Amino acid sequence: MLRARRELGQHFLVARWVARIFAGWACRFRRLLEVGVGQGFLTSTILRSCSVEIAGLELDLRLVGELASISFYFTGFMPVIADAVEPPLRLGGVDAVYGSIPYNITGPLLSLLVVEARKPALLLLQREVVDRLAAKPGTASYGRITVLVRLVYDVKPGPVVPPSAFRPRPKVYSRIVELVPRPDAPSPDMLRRVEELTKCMFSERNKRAAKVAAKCIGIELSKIEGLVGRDIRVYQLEPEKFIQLLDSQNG
Ligand SMILES: C[S@@+](CC[C@H](N)C(=O)[O-])C[C@H]1O[C@@H](n2cnc3c(N)ncnc32)[C@H](O)[C@@H]1O
Repeated sequence: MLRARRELGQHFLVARWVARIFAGWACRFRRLLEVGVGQGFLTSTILRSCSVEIAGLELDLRLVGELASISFYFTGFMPVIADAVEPPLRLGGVDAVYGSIPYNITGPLLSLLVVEARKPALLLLQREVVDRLAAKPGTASYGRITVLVRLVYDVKPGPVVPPSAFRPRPKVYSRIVELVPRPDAPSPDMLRRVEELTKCMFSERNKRAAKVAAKCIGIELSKIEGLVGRDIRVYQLEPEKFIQLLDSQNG
């Protein structure tokens, strides 16, 4: 058994019910990208369940042998030893993305999905991160990542996965989340602008939104108050309001 490397977030799944959920979802597509194949627990369950093509990214060179043996048994599997987020993943030709991903790349991966890829995705993330993605405006979990992801995706939280589903066991609970692309998602350029604006505004998340927005985008306070109201706080703004704020720069 391979010694797990903590810095690579190596907690390998052993719970079959989790793999079955991924297979049920993955079999709706033809070409998939897996982030962090590990020892191939999800990969081989999916490939046994249906005929799909999977490009599997894995960073740990020690796993080359395991990946090669999966591709020996399943011709639809193409392993790639590469960093999923550096350089950014190429997603041309892929219908959907999935993975039980190392928690330390969650932020960069979500940002890539939102700005560049916009593909359907099924991810196993830290439970608190899923709570944040699904949070309502005005709650403690609502933040930048909620706004960015929800402008592009409908977020569907799935089952909670306990530490006992992994070897070695992580200290935290995980949760499956499905991301369904929205047909009305703003353009990648607009998303980059929202990334900048939310970075500026959420640094003062409890302050009056109009005042913070006026400072961040350099527009008259009275004009912005008409758009967001006088007393509403940054963390109470609906995701769409950030687009409206940027649009107001042009008008
Ligand atoms: C949580 S484990 C999951 C492994 C496997 N999918 C499973 O379910 O058992 C995450 C995997 O991602 C790999 N990994 C870590 N950082 C990565 C990166 N930047 N790019 C690609 N893979 C990475 C780790 O080596 C590890 O095998």
